Amino acid sequence: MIIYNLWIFQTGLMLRATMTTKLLLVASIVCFTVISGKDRQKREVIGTLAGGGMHISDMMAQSIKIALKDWAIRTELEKQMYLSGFDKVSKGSYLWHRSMFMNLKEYSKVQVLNQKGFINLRALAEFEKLSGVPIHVMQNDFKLVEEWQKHIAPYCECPIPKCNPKYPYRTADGGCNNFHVPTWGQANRAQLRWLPAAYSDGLNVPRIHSVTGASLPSPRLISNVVHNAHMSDFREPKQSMMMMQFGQFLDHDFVGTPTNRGFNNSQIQCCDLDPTTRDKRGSCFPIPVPPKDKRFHNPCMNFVRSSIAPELYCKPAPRNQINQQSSFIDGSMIYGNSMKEQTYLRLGKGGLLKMTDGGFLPRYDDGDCIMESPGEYCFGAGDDRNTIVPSLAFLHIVFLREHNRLAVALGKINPHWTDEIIFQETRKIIGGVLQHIVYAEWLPLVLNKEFMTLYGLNSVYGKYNTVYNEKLDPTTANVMAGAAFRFGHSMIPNFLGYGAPGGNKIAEFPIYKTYNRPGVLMSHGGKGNDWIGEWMLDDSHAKSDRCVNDGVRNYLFMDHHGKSFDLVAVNIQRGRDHGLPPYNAWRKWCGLPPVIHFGHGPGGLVDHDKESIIRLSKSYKHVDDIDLYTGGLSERRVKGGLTGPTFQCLIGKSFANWKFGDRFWYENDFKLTGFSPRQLETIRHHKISKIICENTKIDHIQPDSFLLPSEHNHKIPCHALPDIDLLAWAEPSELRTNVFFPVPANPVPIWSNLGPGHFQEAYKHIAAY
Ligand code: HEM
Ligand SMILES: [Ca+2]
Repeated sequence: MIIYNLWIFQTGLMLRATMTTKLLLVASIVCFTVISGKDRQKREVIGTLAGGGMHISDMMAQSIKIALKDWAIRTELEKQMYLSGFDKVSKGSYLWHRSMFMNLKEYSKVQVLNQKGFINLRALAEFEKLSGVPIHVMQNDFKLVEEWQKHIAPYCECPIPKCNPKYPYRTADGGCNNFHVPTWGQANRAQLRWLPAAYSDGLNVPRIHSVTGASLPSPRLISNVVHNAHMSDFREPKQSMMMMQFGQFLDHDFVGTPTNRGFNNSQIQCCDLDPTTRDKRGSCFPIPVPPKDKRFHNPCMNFVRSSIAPELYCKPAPRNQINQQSSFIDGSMIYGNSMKEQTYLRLGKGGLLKMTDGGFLPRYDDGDCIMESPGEYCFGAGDDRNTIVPSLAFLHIVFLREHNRLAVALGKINPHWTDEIIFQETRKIIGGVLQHIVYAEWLPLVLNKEFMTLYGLNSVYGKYNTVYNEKLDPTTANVMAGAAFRFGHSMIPNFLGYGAPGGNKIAEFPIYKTYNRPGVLMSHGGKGNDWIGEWMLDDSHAKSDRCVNDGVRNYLFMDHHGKSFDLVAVNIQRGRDHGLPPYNAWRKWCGLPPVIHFGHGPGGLVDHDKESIIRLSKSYKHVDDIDLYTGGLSERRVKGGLTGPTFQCLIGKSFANWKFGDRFWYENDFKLTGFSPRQLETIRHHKISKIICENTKIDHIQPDSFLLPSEHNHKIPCHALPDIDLLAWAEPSELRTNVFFPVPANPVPIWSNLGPGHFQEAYKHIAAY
């Protein structure tokens, strides 16, 4: 190890040394005892370069030139594809829905990031070829990194926010939460890697080969063999559909990963393309469908790779994906992730959000929805996925109404407050309430008691719980978004329904007939929304296990031609697209024993049952090939939890980071940004059940709405639940204008204006840290 590090150091030095010293260093390298043949080879390459090849700085410049040229070629190809009409899909088709799935209001930012991400990656690949220095070696050589940063800066920097330490609220995009690294957790940044990425070329190309050298199995094949629910409809005996639905609502708070678009923001089609063009497009990674598949007859399922971002401070790194949401649990799916989105969603008076007369989300004409009757329209919210299923839109609607209910009341209590103050104070309360619901009501049903305690995730009552750790990076981890938290897909039912008070079902409809249909909620004079709510409270969600129901595994986004996707196959392919290391690597990371063979005894798949082991061994040639999504989802559940130990570890770590790494964590005793003891106490008693009650016509509810009604959780009249005590926010007259004297918000960086200055500043910053 010591020898290796020394070599890295010498490499760095040598690349910058004068000719004479270079020769000396080459000599010293030649005298080294080598640790492996591979390393010897690398050293010789460097030696040759140093002895008379191209200067390192020229190599870098040359690599960037090639990358820029390649970007131009690729843009031209995309333009040709667009003009030829090849990519054109009809509105409402399954392909259209998938491409519309992610947030597009700030698409120009994604384009900027993706372009820079491409140039960085392409240049790195070229540099690797020219210099023979592999990326992992380069990353560990601080001088090489520094040199690289200097060259690549103009093509990678993105504005770093300047923070105002006196600003009392969260910024719109989550930036400036951490004063040392203001981009931590900020929207439109690269996701976080806890383990180095696993790409087959070390940089960009997804894992496609087994460790045996054969091809990896097709994700659709794995989906059929391991995750097929065989139309069985096992239910979770104690938990309600609200539990599943809140999970998706929550994930749209901490992650939104955009996928690539073609020229002029068009869709990208990867099937029916000749392989050369497909490879040249760079965004295509279609899923092969095995022959004789019972559902899909086209041998190719479309799959477009996620958009990418350069790493912070231009660090050389393999391909990494973008998060369009702020990582924090801060209600960004309600309020949006930028000032632009917020402005769009706000009414501009009384601190209110835009809402229709019927209490629905505002109209958004560029949204992804299917209108079936006159008077329907697509919904706009802080996250564009809001209507993917009506049960998700129900929660968006309920929280929108709750915001406005609180804003109206706060305006009455503090009539001197401006629109801005009412809005920000209400947003702050909703953020605190959400965090409390997540950590006190939802998460304890996902993770077991021991784990909650071990990771410090339990909520505290009666006092502050100041836990902020400024050294902790709360950025959403790629592995959480790309695999672990998708465990929730196994809780999705085949049917959604309308319920009536008393637990009776009014109607049931296949989930695939509800995708993107706002009409399900707006129908029957708006009663559809309440009926969906009643049903969610009274029906159980699908069992959390290795199986995923056909409603999403075979019929995701099914259109009127009967065409659809397989969500499980997409999840597995997404893991490979994102370079997620396979299952075994994560087991080791979590401190769990790695799997050495397909047996169930020691060294085997000790956290799987026999049936799962058989299915895994039928799909994969080697245990080191197992994709994380498949290996994790098929684990036996831990006692008292909804997932196996590997997902529990990854989910638990994520929620710990969002708690301890959030300066605005609702329990922190921080004068400027926190709550008063009285405010904190009332937030801790504001349950999801009360929020549902106050914002629908539902008048009886079980207090724990993520659980089914039962002897210990029987329905009670809504008025029996305590309401939030907004008088805790009444501002004593002597404090008026002092406490809420409008402090200017953090300046919002301008994205179109990317000058070299940003990088210098960022670099100084990290050096100081
Ligand atoms: C209610 C029905 C649901 C549907 C129809 C649905 C559908 C989808 C789709 C189409 C994707 C994008 C897949 C890709 O292209 O990579 C996705 C991503 C995801 N889903 Fe779901 N989902 C549902 C519920 C849930 C639930 C209950 C959870 C968790 C408890 C969940 C967690 C996630 C996560 C974490 C992602 C990644 C998001 C991102 O990176 O932006 N989903 N889902
Ligand atoms: Ca967020």
